[in-house]
Amino acid sequence: MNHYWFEYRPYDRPFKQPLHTHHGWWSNRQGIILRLTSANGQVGWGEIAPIAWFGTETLAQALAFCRSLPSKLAAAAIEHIPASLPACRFGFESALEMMQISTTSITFASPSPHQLGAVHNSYLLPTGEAALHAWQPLVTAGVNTFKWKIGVANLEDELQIFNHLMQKLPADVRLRLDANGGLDYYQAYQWLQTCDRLSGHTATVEFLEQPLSKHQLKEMLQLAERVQTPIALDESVATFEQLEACYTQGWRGMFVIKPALIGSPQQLRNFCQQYCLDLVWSSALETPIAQYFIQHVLIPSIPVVQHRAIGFGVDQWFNDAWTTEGNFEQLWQSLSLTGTIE
Ligand SMILES: O=C(O)CCC(=O)c1ccccc1C(=O)O
Ligand SMILES: [Mg+2]
Repeated sequence: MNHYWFEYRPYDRPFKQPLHTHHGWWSNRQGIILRLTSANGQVGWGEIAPIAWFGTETLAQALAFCRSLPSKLAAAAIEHIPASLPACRFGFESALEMMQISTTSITFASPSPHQLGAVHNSYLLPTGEAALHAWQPLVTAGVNTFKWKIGVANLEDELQIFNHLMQKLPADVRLRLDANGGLDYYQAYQWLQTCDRLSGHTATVEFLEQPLSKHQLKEMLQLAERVQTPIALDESVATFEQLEACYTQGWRGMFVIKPALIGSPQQLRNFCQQYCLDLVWSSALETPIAQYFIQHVLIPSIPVVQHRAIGFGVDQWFNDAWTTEGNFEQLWQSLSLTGTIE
């Protein structure tokens, strides 16, 4: 029988400034780092980074799952992680895939300002009026795609800030709007009509992300027929089973995929190789461990239908050891041992 030595350590990273979404204020990113070691000493790093409000298991459920596993872990146990624990599935399966890669020489570092534009990344702007100025240094550094959260304040105020933002942004900028399911049908229609009217005169609105709740796919299918501005599903396709269901129910628009939340990377790969989906890769604000797997292993293995910026411009939300130069072993050492002692 194939076994791995299994260790895990929880992490808790404060955001530099709290992130405001339709679901409220978010101030800390918490998750679990996994370390699997094979009989011949190869190490596979993995990360469980659940977001319960987004539709995954809770951190407590993920921790309980890790605690329930023996430290000498059978390979079969990883194959049988239930679909109800999608972030755990991702963490363990990606750790197994990472074991095939020699990670000792990998170092990571946030890009220096002059490198920012080199990777085609979308950058998350602060919510509300703060966006009106936050884009400027990033554009100077070469960034041309941004995401801005909406569905947080009242409609008229937000539309007014949006108007200002569209007037200020350079013409070659693409702006993504993310409502996190916080609009009703009428509000979403108003947003989309406004986007249709403003987009392309100065900056372009690339898409409106998850205008309605994940239970309103029919309404989003209807909205998509009434406007030009594309709609992208996000919360509706948080897990693999939801992605399959939305595709089956006829969604052929854009899909925002957060691999760290969706479940099995192999299942996602198979699905994307079979059907041509218009994908937007998106960060779940995970650490460089899941980020490395997603950007250097998973994304390159999936065919591109439409080139789009990846939503991993999120480093500016953190200000800790994980965003400065380091390697996986150093990050691991910086975490407390509570996860393995408990
Ligand atoms: O997708 C991006 O560009 C940035 C990541 C992002 O917006 C996000 C990050 C964590 C949790 C939810 C979301 C979201 O898209 O709603
Ligand atoms: Mg989103």
